Amino acid sequence: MTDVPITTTPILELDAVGFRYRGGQEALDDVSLAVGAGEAVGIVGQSGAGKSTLLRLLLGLDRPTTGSVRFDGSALDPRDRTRVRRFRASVQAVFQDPYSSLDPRQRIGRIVAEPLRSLRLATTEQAAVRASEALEAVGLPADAASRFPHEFSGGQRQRIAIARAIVPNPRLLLADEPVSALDMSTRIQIIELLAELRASNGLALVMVSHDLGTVAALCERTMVLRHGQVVEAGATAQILHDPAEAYTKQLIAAIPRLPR
Ligand SMILES: Nc1ncnc2c1ncn2[C@@H]1O[C@H](COP(=O)(O)OP(=O)(O)OP(=O)(O)O)[C@@H](O)[C@H]1O
Repeated sequence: MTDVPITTTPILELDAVGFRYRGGQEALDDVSLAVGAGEAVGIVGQSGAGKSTLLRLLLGLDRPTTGSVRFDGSALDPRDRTRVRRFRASVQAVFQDPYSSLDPRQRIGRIVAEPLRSLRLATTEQAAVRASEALEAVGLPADAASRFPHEFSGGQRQRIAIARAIVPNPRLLLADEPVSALDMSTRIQIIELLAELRASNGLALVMVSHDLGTVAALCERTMVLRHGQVVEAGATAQILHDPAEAYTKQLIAAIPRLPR
């Protein structure tokens, strides 16, 4: 009997994607990436490498100039509302700045429940229960739901943003520099939280960072971008211990060392 390979369709794929901003240079050139269930992929590169652009394409905020983006094996047609809703529930995002990403006028419970409301995934009562569960999952106190963003620290606000992202039970979390606005000890706590969520929920992760150290803590696979092109891609351990390119060596040299 021959072994039949198990083939699982990736959740999200970029296939030979290129992207050019209007009037600008090529921000991405021939980039391919596939993220399967439970996988964690880091995207690293210096400022201007194209990391945020790549995430915008994955999120469907921009469409590639060349190549294609596939969700569950096929391109997303904006007219297919059912599939777009499934995409939005399945793929959630967390951004760098936990100060600007939370509406200061809304209570935390309402902020966290927002994806459930906008995707009409739960009644008001169910949404409140699920928001409380998500807040508990990210380690915030039970009374957090009735408070406002200004009452929380930067690290706690990032926990709130993560709670909002996990509330619709996504399969994939896209994180754009999720810890770079935080101090070192808070960074470690948020990295640990993301690792726990991966382990407990089987959440796949694509994390963008200029810091290879942060990516190495969470992601088994890494793609190194420079000027919109893939410099190297593969197992994070391999890239860290045996980088093929001088550019990657520079990124490794820039990893901050914790004081001993
Ligand atoms: N809205 C825009 N209009 C025109 N060009 C843009 C726009 N956003 C980004 N770019 C350009 O596209 C390229 C890639 O930018 P991008 O923000 O994706 O890089 P990045 O790796 O995320 O950088 P950073 O780490 O500084 O956020 C850069 O040359 C940038 O100047």
